[in-house]
Amino acid sequence: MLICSDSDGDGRLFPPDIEEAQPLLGDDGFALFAELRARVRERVRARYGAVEPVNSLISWISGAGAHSAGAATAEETAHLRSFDWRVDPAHGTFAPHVDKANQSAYDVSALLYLTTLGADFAGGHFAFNDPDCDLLLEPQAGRLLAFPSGFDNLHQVRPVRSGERFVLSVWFTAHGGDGRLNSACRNFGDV
Ligand SMILES: O=C(O)CCC(=O)C(=O)O
Ligand SMILES: [Fe+2]
Repeated sequence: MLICSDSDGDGRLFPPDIEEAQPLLGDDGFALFAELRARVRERVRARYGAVEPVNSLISWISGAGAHSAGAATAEETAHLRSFDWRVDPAHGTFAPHVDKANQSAYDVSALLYLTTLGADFAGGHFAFNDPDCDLLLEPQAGRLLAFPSGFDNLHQVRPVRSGERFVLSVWFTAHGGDGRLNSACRNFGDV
């Protein structure tokens, strides 16, 4: 499925593996994201077994007042918005959500962070909205967060106050799997 669109207003989402992404990423960037997707797939399969990627997106969120010379402008990414990545119209990055509620094929969600909280942006924690309290994780460039996509793992991105937050998201499906992945399988490591 080719999907992408504006996110909730402040960010841009686009798949790194479609033709339209090549001019934005350049040849080296295009090849780099192919390599990163392959590395994410390898790490996720080492932990979760024979899952296969079904979708990937680059998410770029700019905080207030951010002007990054390297970032794609709204004009450059505008044509990408003809695709729609959201199946559930209520789904959003900043609101608490369940990835599997957006796309039922998702079994494992993987997030490879490409910029670092504190150095590149402020705010923008990843939060698991657990029943007792939220668990906040700090994105760091090179860190991979992976977790089962179902209802055990309600989560959100906290507002980005400044700077540029980049992440490569890859969602996997467990063809023929037993589907019994649970929240104990959360993983946070380096790639
Ligand atoms: O960027 C993140 O840390 C999480 C994004 C997310 O939850 C999603 O795209 O479904
Ligand atoms: Fe999500």
